[in-house]
Formats: sequence, structure tokens, C-alpha cells
Amino acid sequence: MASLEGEWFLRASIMQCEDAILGRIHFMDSGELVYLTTAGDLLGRGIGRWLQEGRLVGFELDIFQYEATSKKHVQAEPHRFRGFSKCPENGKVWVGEWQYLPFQQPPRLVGRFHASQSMLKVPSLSSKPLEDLPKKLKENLAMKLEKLSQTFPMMEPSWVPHHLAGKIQDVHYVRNFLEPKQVEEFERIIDRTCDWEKMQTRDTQEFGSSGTCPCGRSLLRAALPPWQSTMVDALGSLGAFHPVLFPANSVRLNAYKPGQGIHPHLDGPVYFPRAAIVSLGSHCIFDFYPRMGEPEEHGFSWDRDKEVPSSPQMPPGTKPQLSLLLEPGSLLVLSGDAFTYHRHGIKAVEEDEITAEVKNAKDIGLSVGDSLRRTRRISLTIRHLLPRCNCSPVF
Ligand SMILES: O=C(O)CCC(=O)C(=O)O
Ligand SMILES: [Fe+2]
Repeated sequence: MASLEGEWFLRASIMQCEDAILGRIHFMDSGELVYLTTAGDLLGRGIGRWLQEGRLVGFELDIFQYEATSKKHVQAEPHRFRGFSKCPENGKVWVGEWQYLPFQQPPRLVGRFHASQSMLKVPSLSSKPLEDLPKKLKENLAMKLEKLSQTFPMMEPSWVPHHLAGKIQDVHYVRNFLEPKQVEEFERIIDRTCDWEKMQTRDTQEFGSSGTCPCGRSLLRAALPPWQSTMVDALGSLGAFHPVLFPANSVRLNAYKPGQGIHPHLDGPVYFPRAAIVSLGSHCIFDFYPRMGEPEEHGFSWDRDKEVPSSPQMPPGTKPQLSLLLEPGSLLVLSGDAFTYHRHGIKAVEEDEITAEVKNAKDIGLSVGDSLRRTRRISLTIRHLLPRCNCSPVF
């Protein structure tokens, strides 16, 4: 019997697609698993758990992978797979059944996995019928794996999301994410350390990457300043980002004077479709606009006039569909539809008027007709910038 601990070369099929999963998988003695995609045109990684009971092995993996050259938005959630087999034999290719676990649905058998301990050779495919595994033992192992995967602290958001009434999915607003003291402390650090790029519409600075990789298709990863890492770690452990994508690797600071704002835009498929925005300083009204057409393939270039990622112009006079008052110390998380299809922006005004569209005004104790003067506002936009080639360690 071969020991499972260590690195394996894994290939697994999904229906007719022979090498849908192809890469290195590391079985750690802690019972954890790490997977790295090595298929030429795919990028991605996975994390999971494995268990061995008697002669039976089961492992579960959450895999996030995408085509390096794709200009479309990537999947919004990783896919979960499960492998089952007898313990591998020394020196032989290890073969087992491969299941896909759709969210809240029963597992589906989609193919086989093959693994070998040699990193030099892709495991050869076997067409021998798989030996039937004892049903009860398999069910037992599956139950245990399910329990283990629920213990990832970041899978269960421990804050209560403020799911807003309105037609836009996937917008969460969290009041008092930071305490006033923390807001002040972060503002002090920013004033002391930031090296702003001055724009017409705002000042800005990007953290987390620097320079381009040898092939020029991705950015190289740079360490975040410690105060930002702490915030990114906190967001990770609260469940704002999936553990497969932990830690988020990009932080953009924007500073707005009263009268400045940001033109309605989509952040684009260069990122995993999720952004966490932490506000410091002034309040502001943040607007989401109605969904318009397909956003695919936009957002890879910069609109120099508007100072936002490029996307087709909205018809003049388009009104916001949902507005929120962002308070200092608050956290806004936009993902899925809100990230992919609904432009967001902040009007360039000195004073914000509370209208019926400001959906959280009442929770904050404000009424329609109230107006609030802005002061300087600084925001942190935290996202996961996706590498577009295999030579960049930006992940
Ligand atoms: O300042 C904000 O709250 C929004 C910033 C933003 O949309 C961005 O950086 O893409
Ligand atoms: Fe944005």
C-alpha cells in the first residue's frame, strides 16, 4: 500500500472531457489538500480534505480554475469534486471514481481520477472497470468529509449580511465594520505613508502588485503593507472571500475631496467577481445602475477621460437602480450580478441628498429630504486580481 502523504500528479475527467482537472495535488499529513492546475491553457488552484478509513480513501476538493486567455468573467464560486477509491498500490497508477458535488444537490458521478507519484509522467489512463466500493463505508466517509469541509472558518460568514431590499442581487452592507478608533488610525497611516497618483476625479494608489511578469500578461505580486494585510485577513476569516482565493491580493485606495466622485463603471473580468469596499472619512452615496447588455470583454482597458475601466456608455440620464449611504467604518461587498452587470459610481457633489432610492437611509436614522455635506473620503477597494499566465506568482 502506498502512503498518500506527499505530492501526486492528478488527472480527472468530467463527462467526455478527459483532462478537465490536471495538476499537482499535495496530500498533507494534517488531512488537508492543496491542488495546483498545471494544464497548459488553464490557471487555478484548489483546497480540500482527505480521509482514509481502512482500505478506503476519500478526498474532496474545491477547485477554482479558468482559461488564462479568457476575457470573460470567471466562475463566481469554486466547484467541489470528490474522489473515492481503494488505497493506492506502491508504484502503480491510482484510479478511482470522480464525483461532482453541485451546491445543495446530490453528488453526480462524472468520471474517474488517475494519480501517480511521479511528477514527470502524466498518469496513464486505465479502462479497467473500477472495483465496487462498499456502499455503507463510502457513505460514512462522505459524511465525515462533508463535516470536515464545513469547518473552514471562512466558508461560513460570521457576520450577518445586511441583504438589501431591491432588485440587485449580491450587495451586502455592513455598518461599523471598523470602530471609529480604527478608522482614525488608518487615516493617520494613510496620511503618513501614501504616495498618491493625482487624477482629475480623485487621488489613487494601487497596492499588491508591481511591474509585469516576463511574458507581460500578468502583474507581479507585491506584499501589502501590514495594516492592509490585517484588514484583508480579517475579511478572509469573516467569509468575504472564498478560502481558495485567500488572501485577496489587490487593494486600491481612492481619496475624494468634496465635489469629487467616480464615474459609473464595472470593475471588469480582470478580477474575481467580488469587491469589498471599506470607507474611511466622509460618508457618500454609492449608486448601482440598471443592468445593460453583456459586459463580457470590457474592462480590460482604461478610459483615460473618465478615469475608470472602459465600458460602453450608458444612455444619458440613466438613473441609479439602488443607492446606499456608505458610512465611515462601513464595509460594502458586491459580488455576482452586482459586480458583473451593474455599474457602480459616486456622484461628484459636495452634498448628498437623501432620496427614496437610498435604501439604507432609514436604518441609519435619516429621512428623505435630509442632506449631508461631504468631507474628504478615503476608500479601500479590496479584490482578487487574476493572473493571466503561468509565469506570474500574483495568485
Ligand atoms: O470609492 C469607492 O467606494 C469606489 C471605488 C471603486 O469603485 C473602484 O475602485 O473601482
Ligand atoms: Fe469600482
